[in-house]
Amino acid sequence: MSAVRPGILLVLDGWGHAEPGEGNALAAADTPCLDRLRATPAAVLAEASGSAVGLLPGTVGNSEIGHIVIGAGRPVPYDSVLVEERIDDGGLRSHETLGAALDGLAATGGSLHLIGLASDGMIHANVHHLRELLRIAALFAVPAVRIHAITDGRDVADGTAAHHLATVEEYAAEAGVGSIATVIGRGYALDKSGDLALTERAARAIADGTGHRIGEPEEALATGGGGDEWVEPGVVTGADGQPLGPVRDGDVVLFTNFRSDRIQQLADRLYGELAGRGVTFLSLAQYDTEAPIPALVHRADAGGGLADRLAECGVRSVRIAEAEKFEHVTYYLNGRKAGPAPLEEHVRISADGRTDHRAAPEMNIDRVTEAIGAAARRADVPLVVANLANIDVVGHTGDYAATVRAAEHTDRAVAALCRVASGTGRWMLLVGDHGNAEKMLAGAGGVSRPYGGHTTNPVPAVLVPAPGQEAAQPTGTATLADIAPSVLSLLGLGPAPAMTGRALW
Ligand SMILES: O=C(O)[C@@H](CO)OP(=O)(O)O
Ligand SMILES: [Mn+2]
Ligand SMILES: [Mn+2]
Repeated sequence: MSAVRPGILLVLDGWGHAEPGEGNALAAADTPCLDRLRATPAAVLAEASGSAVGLLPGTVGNSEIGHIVIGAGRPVPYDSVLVEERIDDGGLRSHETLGAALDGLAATGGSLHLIGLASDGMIHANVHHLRELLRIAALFAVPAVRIHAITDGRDVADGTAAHHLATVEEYAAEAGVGSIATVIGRGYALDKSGDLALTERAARAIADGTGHRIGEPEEALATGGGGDEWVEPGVVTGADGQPLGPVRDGDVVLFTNFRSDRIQQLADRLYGELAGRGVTFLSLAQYDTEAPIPALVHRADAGGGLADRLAECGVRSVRIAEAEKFEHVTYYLNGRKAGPAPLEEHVRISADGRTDHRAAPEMNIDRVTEAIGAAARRADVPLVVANLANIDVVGHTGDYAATVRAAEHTDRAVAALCRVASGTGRWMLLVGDHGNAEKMLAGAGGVSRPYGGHTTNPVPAVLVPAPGQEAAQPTGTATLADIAPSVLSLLGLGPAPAMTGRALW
């Protein structure tokens, strides 16, 4: 252990690279420390999207796959890709559990309820998967399919929900089955902060049709004063004036998101109420719910990475992030293994109740920075891993000025952490997990709109050497898969056998 050279791995969430220009909040921000670090020869750009990390080519990066790959040291086929493969090879159509559930509906006259994010943002869901599920429902002659459409405005530009609802309706018409029964903003349906009152609003609309009544799905959008994300749960009524889609005993509920973290609160809530009434639950991909919901597509193994190697070498690490990004530096970074590994400590900086990130772009960065400092000062902790959430979380609001301020707060924190690293004899490796704030405008048809989503841009990665340490200049193309081998090498350890990335410094 004495040979281990201590360090800090700092993920700047949503820190992407693009040339300065309109809508680049990171280039516009006054960030003297980050600018200086990025100008050193130890700075490099790393691929963080598409096939470099295990996504389909051209797909924007996201926090889940970003942190998984940072930890695994290799690209990991992401759930969205595995779903696509099962669509392409016919595995979904011939899936036994799905087939049995749909045959059951054909026999009883029950309904299939498809619940998921209705956009092509490719972070939590892809509306094209819904198209395939509608086609399968038609093949099985399911009598009724009720679509519970969750509006986005976060993974895709705000104001596009009408377009996505129209796409869903087009897919239903093409399949000859399916009607939108509820329209619910993701702020309600995909809460992951533990605010059960929000989940309750979504669950009531889906389960028993309680909510604001509408004749056509698009009417729900008029309530979105807070944008597509906050569309009030709207319940579509049929010709008889009754809600189209309450869940009845014996129905089948299928969740269509492929990413678990934001749908699982709702999935657990609905299961708790409805499973006892003979409702069958299924999910397109594997979820981390408490409820035992069978998945149609299983996850790839993401183990054998940094956490396993640290445990094997007896290296203690402390993981620190604020609530929004806590599972990123723990669960995802550890290859989706729950609970701390041996010799691992987790510090979760709780949210302080301020939910408008535009008004408080500093979030809890001072408390996160203090916690990193406290861990770094401990001689028994060779590795501190932390995430600074601001650039991504504030970037998602689509508010350019607030995101510039988020980058400036991040710069201030990084400057403080450089002093901590040098004062404690540590190296510090900074990396983004995917792009976001370097692109705050997106154009379609010659019109630019505020854009708060992720990007396909590469991310900066830079080593701040420990006092007296030489930082080599990386060569060749870098990807997020190179981060775990680099961290291990900086600690003075070799890579894990499953890693395909290489040490950059
Ligand atoms: O907030 C989220 O759930 C996604 C965007 O939908 O962002 P991230 O991948 O950074 O967690
Ligand atoms: Mn992220
Ligand atoms: Mn994000």
